[in-house]
Amino acid sequence: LSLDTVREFLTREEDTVVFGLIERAKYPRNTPAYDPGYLAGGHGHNASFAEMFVRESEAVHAKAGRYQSLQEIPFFPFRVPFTLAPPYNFTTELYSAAAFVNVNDAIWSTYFNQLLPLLAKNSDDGNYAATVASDLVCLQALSRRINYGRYVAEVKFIGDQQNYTTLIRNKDTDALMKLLTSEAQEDVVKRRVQKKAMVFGQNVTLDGPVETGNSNSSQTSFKVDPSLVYELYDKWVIPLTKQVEVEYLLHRLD
Ligand SMILES: C=C(O[C@@H]1C=C(C(=O)O)C=C[C@H]1O)C(=O)O
Repeated sequence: LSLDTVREFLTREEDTVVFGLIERAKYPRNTPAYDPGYLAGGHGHNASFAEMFVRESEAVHAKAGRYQSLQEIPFFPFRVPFTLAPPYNFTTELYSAAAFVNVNDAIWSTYFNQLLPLLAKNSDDGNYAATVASDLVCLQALSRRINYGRYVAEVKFIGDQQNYTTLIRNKDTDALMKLLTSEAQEDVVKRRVQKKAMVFGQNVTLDGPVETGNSNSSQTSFKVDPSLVYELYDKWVIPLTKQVEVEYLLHRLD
């Protein structure tokens, strides 16, 4: 684990996030899928169709051993044993007392309450299962990316143990936030995801050149607004990643 490999992981994960958003944008809002009143009876609590779908899907993934890897943290914790495959002996790069720090609750509410209304057209075509299946892919990608802040924090801690140790002992979250922040790197990330939304989200035809998405071609329309992807990273993805980093560090000496 090094700063380079950590940055490579985050860069590759951007592709998954952007493709996920493009797929979700294929479907309209389909609000009944998110309305707890839509499923009458259910499981004795007011879960939405989306929540039920994610819960049931994660149970299958848990059974298949997906969460044996610390890179993945489910939204709904399970005691489901994984029985579909033999165990794999993953190496643990994280400090064990901090390994399960995550902000999945914040990712969940941000995704459904803030992002979806900006991403999907406000209509209903009844394709609820396909729609929430694409939500699941987005949630998993965002969760993997954001909760990877644990690995980022581990690398930064190892690289500057003396300074981090002092701040952790003092529980100085503001100073920790400052020390782990690289504004130049954040700027690179935000501009790159915006560009990825342009490259991945253009319409590809056999006639004419590949559309470049530069501002003087007013014809160009993208499947997901590139500036929305910039905003997503600026307002939510990067701040939540840094929140994970700080919370991980606060437990790094436990
Ligand atoms: C990931 C890093 O750490 C921090 C978090 C970033 C992010 O979430 O993309 C970017 C820069 C840093 O503020 C890094 O330095 O590469």
